[in-house]
Amino acid sequence: MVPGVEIADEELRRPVRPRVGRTGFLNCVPLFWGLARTAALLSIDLVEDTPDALAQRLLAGDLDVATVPVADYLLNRDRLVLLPGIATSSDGPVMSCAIVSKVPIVGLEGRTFAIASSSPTCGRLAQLLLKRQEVEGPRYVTSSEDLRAALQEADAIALTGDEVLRYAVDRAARGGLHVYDLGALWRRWTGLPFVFGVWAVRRDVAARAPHMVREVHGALLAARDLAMTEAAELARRAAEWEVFDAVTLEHYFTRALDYSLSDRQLAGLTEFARCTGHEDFTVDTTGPSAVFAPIT
Ligand SMILES: C=C(O[C@@H]1C=C(C(=O)O)C=C[C@H]1O)C(=O)O
Repeated sequence: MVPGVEIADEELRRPVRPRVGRTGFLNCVPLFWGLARTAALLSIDLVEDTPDALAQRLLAGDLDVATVPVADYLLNRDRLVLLPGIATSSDGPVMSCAIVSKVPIVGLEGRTFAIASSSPTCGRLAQLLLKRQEVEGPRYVTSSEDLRAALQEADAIALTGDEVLRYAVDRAARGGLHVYDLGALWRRWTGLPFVFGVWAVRRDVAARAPHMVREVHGALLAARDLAMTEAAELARRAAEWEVFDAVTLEHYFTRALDYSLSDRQLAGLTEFARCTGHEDFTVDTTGPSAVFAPIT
């Protein structure tokens, strides 16, 4: 055996880019735009999947950092650290998260209600809202994210995605279906924003590679900020490949969605945690060994 060969091999091994998970929905397009425009895209391995799958892959160690449904984050927060300052939320109508129903909500008593497995947060929120409206005994079933197919079996569905956005803006597309915006319903109930997705890293990764986590976090914040500055141009370019016009997309990116995670959003998140049985939830965005600076 030639001495040193193993060491040389080790040195030649290519560094591995951080694996970062985004949704395949339009809601992540501003971040994609920003990551491309800042060239950070070159330094990460960006993976696209549904929100629920991103959470599973993050927990399984297949991703290092990802946007995950807040419902999954709350269930697994002993293993996850929240990235501060960034999320997918709305302070009122979100447009892309809804209950789509064949009948008005109050008529769902005893009917079949589908929860798209891709959107666990929409499902939890819809259940809470129905309970609050005293709609008793819908039979909850898990469904695919194919809205039309799910409604063959069920009377209503809670889900997120670009199809929901289309229903929000196109009355003709939705036919006779009733569409209830989950961000708007939550806001009317609590007066607070609703956080649908958070960015998270596994606790062990944050402890092992704090530098990498800070880099990715910084890249996401910079991407978000640049995208918001360039929103008109971003919407115009994105509209070339979508069924939505630029005005709709700019509104969606800048006024319906809110990518910040400040005190109001954290209050909304804490309230949702409380309503879903996580009474002990407190916001900790510093992580192990204070990977992130405390919020000041
Ligand atoms: C605001 C959105 O929220 C999404 C909804 C989620 C859920 O229901 O679990 C999870 C992540 C978010 O991406 C959206 O996709 O438009």
